Amino acid sequence: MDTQFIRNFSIVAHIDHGKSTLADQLLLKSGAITQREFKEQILDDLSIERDRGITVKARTVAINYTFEGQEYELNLIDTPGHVDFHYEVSRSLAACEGALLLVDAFQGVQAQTVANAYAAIEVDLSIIPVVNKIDLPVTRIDEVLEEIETVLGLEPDDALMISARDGIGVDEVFEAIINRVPPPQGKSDAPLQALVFDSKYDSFRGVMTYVRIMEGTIEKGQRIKFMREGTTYDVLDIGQFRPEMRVCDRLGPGQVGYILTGIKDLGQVHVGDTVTDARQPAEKSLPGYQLPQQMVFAGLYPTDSSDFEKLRDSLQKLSLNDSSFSYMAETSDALGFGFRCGFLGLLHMEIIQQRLEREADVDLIQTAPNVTYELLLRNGETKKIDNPQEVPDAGSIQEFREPIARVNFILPTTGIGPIMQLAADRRGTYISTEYLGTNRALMIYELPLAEVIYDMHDKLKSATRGYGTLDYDVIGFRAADLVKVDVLVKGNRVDALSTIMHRADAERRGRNLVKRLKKEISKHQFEIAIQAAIGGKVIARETISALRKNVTAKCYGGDITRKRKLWAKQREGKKRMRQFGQVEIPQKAFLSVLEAGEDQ
Ligand SMILES: Nc1nc2c(ncn2[C@@H]2O[C@H](COP(=O)(O)OP(=O)(O)OP(=O)(O)O)[C@@H](O)[C@H]2O)c(=O)[nH]1
Repeated sequence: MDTQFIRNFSIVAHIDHGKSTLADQLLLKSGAITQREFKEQILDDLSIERDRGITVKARTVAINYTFEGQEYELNLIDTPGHVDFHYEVSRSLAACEGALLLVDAFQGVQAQTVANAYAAIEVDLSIIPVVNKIDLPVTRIDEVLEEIETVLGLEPDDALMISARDGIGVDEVFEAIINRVPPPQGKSDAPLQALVFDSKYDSFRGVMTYVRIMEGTIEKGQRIKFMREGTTYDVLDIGQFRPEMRVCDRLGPGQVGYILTGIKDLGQVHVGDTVTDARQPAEKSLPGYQLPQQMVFAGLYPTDSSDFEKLRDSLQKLSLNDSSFSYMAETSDALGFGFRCGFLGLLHMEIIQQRLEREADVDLIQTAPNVTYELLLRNGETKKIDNPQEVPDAGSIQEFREPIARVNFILPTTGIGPIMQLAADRRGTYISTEYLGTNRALMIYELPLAEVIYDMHDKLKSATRGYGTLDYDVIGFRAADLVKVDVLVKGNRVDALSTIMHRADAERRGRNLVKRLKKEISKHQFEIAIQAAIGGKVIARETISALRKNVTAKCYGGDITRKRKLWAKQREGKKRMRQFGQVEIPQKAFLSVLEAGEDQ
């Protein structure tokens, strides 16, 4: 295919601004899908995505479109919009020449619109601003155009006005893609250079590698080489997504598709790698991407310890589909055998946990998530820590460092006061405020990542009645006065409840934590002391008094159905309990750590 008739583009947007709807609309208008399929939102085919209405995994699809008598091949690379999946956005963008920047006609420019627009600007893409949902009864189109100009530096006159849902303005979108996105470069007879921008595991076909051909041609039967590892394979099959998989004989410069090589392990295919011809290799590989970094870690333990192997199998299966999370077996005195898992962020963690429970049918106990810390030890060594239990003796630590995030808040001006307060409470460093029109502002802070990921989103939403959005980037590690706080239940340290916090905050959080635990742990036949301690020093204490009465006694013996209900509820509750010494600790208690920042 002649490259001048190919266009490669992405749609980038803040979450819920209508990316998937527009993608489907483009497929519908070009005849790639039917009206019925349009309704089913075919690009979001993971059931979790449907449930949650968010796009998690980037997809790609080739569309044929005839414009002024000429047929074009338009390759659409869909991207997720949530902060946790930033790296997937940058992957997809590197395979394109242009991007549609979609902005909701009422909500306007939001934090992730900014982040995604900057990511596209960084890789020099042609950006087409598109204002979506113009059918809404209330819109702010003029202000939205002004935001596009002032915040993103894009020409508002270039913006298209569309309704992806109702199909208004979609022809203009096609026209703009063809006229404004430059065609790809590259020669079909040059040595092959194909960029690996995604990969997926398929239980029948093995690993499918998604490639964008930069130079040369790739054909079925060709011997190819993955340049990073130097491994070679035969191309067993090659094709495009239209949107279903359709085989073809070759892919030329500028084209996007998948290759099958019989690789069984997703770990062998590195996103950002270059595929070349094994016999006539290219001299250089293409510039790659940064690897996704797991920033949040948590322990996952089967409630029933006999489910350990089942959990291991499921984690392994899941990691075949998602190479951005990691797992390692670990043991805890309190929870037994389980796994320490690394995630890109909290949403990613929730999604993995849900998939495990759904697909593996294993009840899980999860420990409170923590970020990765860096330690400079007195012996000069630096050490990364992703589990509070690994923190050595305070005496051997020279410097304790935590990850710092640069956070952009976009919010109504009424939210400025509350956010300044919140950021101050969370050890934030103020950077700047920029006003967007009269009612909204962009505020930038540097904050410890740990303070951002747990509940900053919720806090921002409540401070701005849902109108504020945030986006963050980890900018490095910084030294802070951090300590490990342990929890003792009836005199025994419960390892899975240890947390790392700032010393200045430790007493308050320690007190809150033991109070929460007191609420979560039910009364036993004996008194239970719950203590928070730094090293050997107790900083907070609560006592759960001994149980006196039988709980069912409340029912006065009369109403048997009520009693049964009560017993059933207790049994259900027991499922997610852990016996620690003589004390039963419910799942929720292990997450209390997260709420320790809140005064009650
Ligand atoms: N009124 C109106 N609603 C729209 C329009 N386009 C999309 N929506 C609705 O907006 C919501 C979000 O649309 P999606 O297409 O799922 O948004 P998205 O940007 O793909 O969201 P993520 O995949 O979660 O990032 C859905 O309820 C859509 O029906 C539009 O043009 N008009």
